[in-house]
Amino acid sequence: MHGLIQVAGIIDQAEADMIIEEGADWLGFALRLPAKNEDLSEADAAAIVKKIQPAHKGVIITYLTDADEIKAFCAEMGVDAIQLHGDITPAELRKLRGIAPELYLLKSLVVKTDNIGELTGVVEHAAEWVDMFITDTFNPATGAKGATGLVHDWDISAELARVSPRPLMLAGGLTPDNVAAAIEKVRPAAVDAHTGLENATRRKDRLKVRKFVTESRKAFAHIAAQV
Ligand SMILES: O=C(O)c1ccccc1N[C@@H]1O[C@H](COP(=O)(O)O)[C@@H](O)[C@H]1O
Repeated sequence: MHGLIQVAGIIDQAEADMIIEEGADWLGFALRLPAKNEDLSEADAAAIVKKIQPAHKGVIITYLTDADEIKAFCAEMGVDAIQLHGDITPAELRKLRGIAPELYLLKSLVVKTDNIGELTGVVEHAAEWVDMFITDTFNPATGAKGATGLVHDWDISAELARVSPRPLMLAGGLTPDNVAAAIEKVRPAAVDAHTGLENATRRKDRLKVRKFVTESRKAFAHIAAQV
């Protein structure tokens, strides 16, 4: 899997349709968050997921950490991919892999200024049980671990991409204007953006999504040509 583009924080069917039309691959639905600030209901998300064609994927983004609960939630939502943004343990990931081997598991690595050692440890202990890692940015001012709109030190993500036996998705403050530089620097397998694609009314902007997809595809092709 290389050159994959995810857009997160889907709000409704019209937004999902527009993002697919503009060429993104996966759609991320943020649900069961600690702050209970979801952008849409679980029923609405499930209805959108149901209409996604097989070339694309609906991914649930959540802070759930209990394997049984995650499996049940994915079945309820009709998804076969989940992005685990909370502090799920390697033991629980192992259990989840055992009880739901068909699920595609993305595990977040939330980048701070001083936690590269901790994150390489997570990669080492969790890699056996996940399909992909996703680096995202910690916001020390709010404690938020996702949808912060903030970039982090891309050297850290580049190092994690280098040492990880699993593909890495890069996220955190990506926009149509910085995504090409980010891909060149980090050399990830995938990219993901949320707030950097929104307009002033917090809706995804078609032209921003279009440019994000075009710039990402160009940069992925460029790094693939270098190997
Ligand atoms: O998308 C969300 O609403 C969300 C909520 C809670 C945790 C993670 C979330 N999404 C992830 O946030 C980053 C990108 O955000 P941004 O581009 O910096 O705004 C990405 O991992 C999303 O999948």
